[in-house]
Amino acid sequence: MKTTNSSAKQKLLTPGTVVTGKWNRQHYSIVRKLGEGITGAVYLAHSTERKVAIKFGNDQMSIAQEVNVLKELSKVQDTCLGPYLYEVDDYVEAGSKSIVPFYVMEYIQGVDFLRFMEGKGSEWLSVVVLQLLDQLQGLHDRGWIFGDIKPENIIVTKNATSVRLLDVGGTTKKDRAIKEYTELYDRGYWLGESRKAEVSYDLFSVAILMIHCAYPQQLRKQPGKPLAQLKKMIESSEQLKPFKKSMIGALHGHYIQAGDMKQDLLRTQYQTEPSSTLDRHSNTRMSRAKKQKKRHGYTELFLLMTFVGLLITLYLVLQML
Ligand SMILES: Nc1ncnc2c1ncn2[C@@H]1O[C@H](COP(=O)(O)OP(=O)(O)OP(=O)(O)O)[C@@H](O)[C@H]1O
Repeated sequence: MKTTNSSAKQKLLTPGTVVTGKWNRQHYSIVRKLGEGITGAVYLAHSTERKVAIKFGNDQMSIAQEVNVLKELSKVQDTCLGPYLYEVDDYVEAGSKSIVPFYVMEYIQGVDFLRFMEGKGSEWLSVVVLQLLDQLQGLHDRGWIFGDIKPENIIVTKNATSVRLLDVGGTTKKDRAIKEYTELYDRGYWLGESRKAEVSYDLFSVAILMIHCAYPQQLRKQPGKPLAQLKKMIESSEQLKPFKKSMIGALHGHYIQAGDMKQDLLRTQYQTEPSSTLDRHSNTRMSRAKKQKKRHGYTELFLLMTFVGLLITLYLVLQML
């Protein structure tokens, strides 16, 4: 569900069409359509230098709003929050003479969150979510709330396995009302709580996103107590169990910063299950077989810790790239 008003749709641009900007006179050769939303359509195109993504808007107002957000995010030199903005112009459609506003941005190549996660377990979920939380922290630090968190807006890039946010249409200044949201990830839909643009709004959606990953086909709100339903889904999933504490914290709106959720995620994963199993065993007299099993458990725990250590190192290295 979106809160923006739509207006007239533009004509489909066929591959090979050359779009020339009315003001800057730059040429772009259309390759294919990437997608279409309520505020316009996005195409892959070639400029003289590189592949780009071009958003053709249905109206000036929504395009101007998105350009403002992209300009703000492009000011940050050291991090890539959202696609880089190259230029803004108008296109005069051949024949109809109607003017279509557009902006040209970095083409982010990769797969969306759910497709990337297909067949992958907790380790990868953690790598992706930790990066997503970093991106959100960067955005929040600059006074923005992303708002429309959903799998299609989270791209895992092919070359560096890094996470990028797409579609800044829903990005809203803190403390205002969320501009755009998708029902399944919306706190208002699940809990009937406010759609105020605040950190906890985005983090709630991150928790839902993680649940969606574990239940790609079955995530639907059931009548009754939605919070209890979501908690049960977390507890019943082997993939989500390691993240239980941070996810429930996010559902309850306990985190003031995305970085706090990240810290909890790093701290709690893989801690609960192995240690509680071992504690139970230490209270009983163990047979030799049990002792062997326990030794095996320690080895598994050691290997698991080493693996997690490697993942964290990989994550830190990716951060530095
Ligand atoms: N910079 C980009 N690089 C690669 N693909 C992109 C880029 N921007 C958008 N896309 C693709 O185009 C699709 C449509 O983008 P758009 O911004 O219109 O999102 P939407 O949520 O579908 O629309 P809206 O916000 O207008 O309702 C996206 O889902 C994505 O697949």
